[in-house]
Amino acid sequence: MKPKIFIDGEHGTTGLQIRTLLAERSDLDIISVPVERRKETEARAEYLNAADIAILCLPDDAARESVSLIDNDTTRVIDASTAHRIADGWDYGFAEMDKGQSGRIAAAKRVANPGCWPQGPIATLRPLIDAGLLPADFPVTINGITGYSGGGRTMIEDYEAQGKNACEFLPYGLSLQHKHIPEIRTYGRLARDPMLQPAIGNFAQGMITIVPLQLGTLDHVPSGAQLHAALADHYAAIAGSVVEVAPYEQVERVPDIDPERYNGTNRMKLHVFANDKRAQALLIAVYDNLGKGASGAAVQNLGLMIGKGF
Ligand SMILES: NC(=O)C1=CN([C@@H]2O[C@H](COP(=O)(O)OP(=O)(O)OC[C@H]3O[C@@H](n4cnc5c(N)ncnc54)[C@H](OP(=O)(O)O)[C@@H]3O)[C@@H](O)[C@H]2O)C=CC1
Ligand SMILES: CC(=O)N[C@@H](CCC(=O)OP(=O)(O)O)C(=O)O
Repeated sequence: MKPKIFIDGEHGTTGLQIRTLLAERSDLDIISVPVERRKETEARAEYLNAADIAILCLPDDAARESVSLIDNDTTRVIDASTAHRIADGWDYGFAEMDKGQSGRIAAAKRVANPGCWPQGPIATLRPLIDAGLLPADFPVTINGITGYSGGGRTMIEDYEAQGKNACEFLPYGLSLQHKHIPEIRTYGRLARDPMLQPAIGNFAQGMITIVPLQLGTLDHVPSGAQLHAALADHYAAIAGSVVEVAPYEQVERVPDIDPERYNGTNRMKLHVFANDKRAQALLIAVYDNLGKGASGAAVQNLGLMIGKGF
C-alpha cells in the first residue's frame, strides 16, 4: 500500500512547493482537504488521522493545533514550522547534522524540519565544535541574506507589489531575538546564544549565511586548512549528503557564492576562507531557503521516513 501523505497548509509557500516536488511521485498517495475546508478543524482532524505522514506547512499555532488533533498512534508528522524544533519527543530534520541523524529521522514519529536560517550556521559550526577546533562557548555572530519568500505569502505579495522599488538589502531581526536563535544554539552545540543578524534581499528565493570567526583569542588557533578539513571529513562520512564542501582556496570572489545559485534544489554548498596570519576565518553556506531550507528538506525527510533514503 502506498503511504498516504497529507500536506496541512498545502496552499501556502512551503506547502505548494512540497506539492510540486511530490507531483510526479507514483509511490505516494497524496490526500488533499478541499480548499474551502482547509481551515476547518473537523476536516483537518479527519485528514491528519487518515494520513501515514502529515507534513505541516502552517503558522506555529496552527501546527501545534494540528498535532493536538492527531488521536491515533500511526500518523507520523513532519512539521515545517518553528513550533517543535527544540521540543521533547521531536527529532530534528537536518539529516546531515551528524552520522546518526538520518537513521533517527527514518525511525521518528515526529520530525521538526529545520528553519531556513539555522541550517547554514549549524552545518558549518557543529562539526568544528565536535572536532574540538572551536570551543562551545565561542562568541558566534551570523550574518546573511535571504530571498523575500522566507517571509511567506504576505511578504511575497508585499515585495512583488513594490517590484524594483523594494529595498535591495534590508537588515532585520534588529531586536536581536530572532525565533531561530534557540534552534541554532541547541543543534549548533553552542554554549551561548549566537547573534543572528539577517537581511532580506529583493529577490524571491535563495540565501547565504556567513559566520565570521575572530580566532585570535583562542589558546589553540585552528588554521583555515584545519577548519576546512574538519568540514570536508564530516560531510564525506555522511552517505548521500546533499551538503557539499567547496575546495579550500584563497581568493577575493567566488561566483558560486550567489544566494540564488542553488534555487530549486535541496543542495547546500559550504565554503571556508581564512587568513591565518590574522587568525580570521569565514564560514559561508549557500542554499535555497525554500529548498534545503524548507520544502526540499521536508521531502528529503519524507524519503527517509518511508525508507527511500535521501
Ligand atoms: N518560507 C520559508 O522560507 C520557510 C517557511 N517555513 C515555515 O513553514 C510554515 C509555513 O510557512 P510559509 O509556507 O512560508 O507560510 P505561508 O503564509 O505562505 O503559508 C501558510 C499556509 O497556512 C495556511 N493556514 C494558516 N492558518 C491556518 C489554519 N489555522 N489552518 C489551516 N491552514 C492555515 C495559510 O492559509 P491562508 O493563506 O489562506 O491564510 C497558508 O496557506 C511556517 O511555520 C514557516 O515558519 C519553514 C522554512 C522556510
Ligand atoms: C525573510 C523572513 O522573514 N524569514 C523568516 C524565516 C523563515 C523561515 O524559514 O523560518 P521558519 O521556518 O522558522 O519560519 C524569518 O526570518 O523569520
